[in-house]
Amino acid sequence: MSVIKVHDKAFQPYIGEAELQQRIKEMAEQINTDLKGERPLFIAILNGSFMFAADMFKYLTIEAEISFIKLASYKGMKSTGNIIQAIGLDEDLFGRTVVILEDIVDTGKTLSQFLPQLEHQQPKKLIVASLLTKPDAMVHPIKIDYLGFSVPNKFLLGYGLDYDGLGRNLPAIYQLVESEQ
Ligand SMILES: O=P(O)(O)OC[C@H]1O[C@H](OP(=O)(O)OP(=O)(O)O)[C@H](O)[C@@H]1O
Ligand code: HPA
Repeated sequence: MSVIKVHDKAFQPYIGEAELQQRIKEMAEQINTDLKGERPLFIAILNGSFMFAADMFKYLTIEAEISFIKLASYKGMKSTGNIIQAIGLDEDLFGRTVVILEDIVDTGKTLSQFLPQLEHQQPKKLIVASLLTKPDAMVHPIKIDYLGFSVPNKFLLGYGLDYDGLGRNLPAIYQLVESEQ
């Protein structure tokens, strides 16, 4: 792998395809052990998680369901911040074991707003599986039950993660090359 250019920025190889697949397989094996017999419902948050969700799901050997949702953000009538709304979540979560699949938990803002909405439906368990997290960027602490990689606070690209719409199709993860000024 070598440095690539996307739009105006350069990205260098960071996590290779084989290492990614190996780690996702290990995560799935742990989930196979922990959630056997629970018929969990996996909820993948689009767009970024589509590759991680597909690969993770292929490594699962337990009975499991999967659903894909998109989070839309809109301005509340009175509130100052944005409110997140899930589009495409048709399943009833009451009493279910639910596993959220994220490609990355960065500041934690997305899940800090979304998880309480899911808790409201009273699932039996609400579990978070994320391929990546940036501890130094975390503003809203999120408990990640299954984590692939803890990474530095640098912009990443590939394997579902985009830079201005591009780069999601890369099978490995790249890191922004910060230009010296
Ligand atoms: O922890 P946070 O700082 O909230 O960041 C994490 C979120 O950011 C990315 O989604 P994004 O909003 O970029 O949308 P996308 O998946 O469609 O690219 C990622 O897929 C997470 O959902
Ligand atoms: O590092 C990142 N890269 C791409 N998309 C993202 N969304 C949150 N963090 C990132």
